[in-house]
Amino acid sequence: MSRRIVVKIGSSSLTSEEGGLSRERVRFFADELSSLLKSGTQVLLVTSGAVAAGFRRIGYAARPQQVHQKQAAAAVGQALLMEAYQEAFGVHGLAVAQILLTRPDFGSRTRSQYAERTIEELLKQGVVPIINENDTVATDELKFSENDTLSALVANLAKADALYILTDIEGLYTADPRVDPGARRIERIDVISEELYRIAGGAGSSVGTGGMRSKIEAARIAMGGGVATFIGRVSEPGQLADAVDGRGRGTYFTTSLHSLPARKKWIGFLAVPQGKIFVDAGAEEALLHGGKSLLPAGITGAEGEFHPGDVVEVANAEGRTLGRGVTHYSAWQTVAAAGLPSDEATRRAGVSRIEVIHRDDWVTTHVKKEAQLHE
Ligand SMILES: Nc1ncnc2c1ncn2[C@@H]1O[C@H](COP(=O)(O)OP(=O)(O)O)[C@@H](O)[C@H]1O
Ligand SMILES: N[C@@H](CCC(=O)OP(=O)(O)O)C(=O)O
Repeated sequence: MSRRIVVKIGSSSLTSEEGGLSRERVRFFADELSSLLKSGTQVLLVTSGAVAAGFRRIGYAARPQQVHQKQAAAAVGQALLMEAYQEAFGVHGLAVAQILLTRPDFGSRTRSQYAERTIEELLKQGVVPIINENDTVATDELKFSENDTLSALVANLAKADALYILTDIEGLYTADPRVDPGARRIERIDVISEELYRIAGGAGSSVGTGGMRSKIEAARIAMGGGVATFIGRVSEPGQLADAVDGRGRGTYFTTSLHSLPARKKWIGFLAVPQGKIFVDAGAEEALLHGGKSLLPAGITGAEGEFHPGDVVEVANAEGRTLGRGVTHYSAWQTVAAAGLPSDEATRRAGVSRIEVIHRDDWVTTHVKKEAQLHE
């Protein structure tokens, strides 16, 4: 079977000095991706650049800051962005397709299945799927606000072998190199830890939005679904092939996980959680290390408006997220049963099942405090 990869190109890699879309950069990436395609690799492209491509055409002097202006600029720019890709891939005899997605599209099983099927068909026909956020309808809560998370969800959805997040810096450094000139590059990461989020700063350029933090979050989501991830820079011909061959200028995130079954992937990464359940230390141990179900006795509280069948997040006393699961209790039933022994809990909540979250419906997403870094 041929290798399938997702390549994400950030705004910082696609813009000229003045902040507009650089057609030359678009051509460069189309050339790099076409070489991979010709060697038999299946490629999905997640690209930013709509705002960059559109803000001048709409009449703004500089990249806008207000959300509705960004949305308007993206609406103008998305067509221009696609036109640029169409032309650049056309030189190689390749057709492109536009796919616009928002967060809830992944949370809905029907919508994500349609997206998955469309992508499969496009790849089968040798078309390059080009994906961006649907900025017009992406309100704050529904927004990725950067395309890093979007690319990780796409990689999970399309069951990709690897995700390549291309940016303006050669990977993750021990500190933000803009602030600390002594920062060293981390070559390989096997486990995402809280420490990584600490050393990662925000966006480096005026056009990028996520910075390193959102790229690490993307790596965590992709790795959780069994997708190896690379974060780094590709600026010269041949460097994308080098990155795919493991010789890239950047940081490699490895994963020993195999692709999760579709349902677990949905629970762990694709669904939008409808609330949060807080648990005590005993329940934390049972969920993380005991392979057990979550029972009312270990619950200390809940927030949000959730119903049986919804995905909820589970957090410990410090508020750290441990994982996600499908709840069999509604929010009020969870609160009514919290801390009680089984008989009394089911009676108070008016339910017959004792498990609030069954272990088969549980996915651990807990992030360790520290892990080894390979510099
Ligand atoms: N620890 C770190 N290592 C590397 N880069 C970092 C780190 N912390 C913050 N950054 C910044 O993240 C930037 C890349 O993110 P961003 O500007 O959002 O790019 P993109 O548009 O490609 O998504 C880099 O230019 C860099 O300045
Ligand atoms: N979706 C928008 C913004 C996305 C964005 O800036 O993302 P990123 O370059 O990943 O920080 C666009 O295409 O301009």
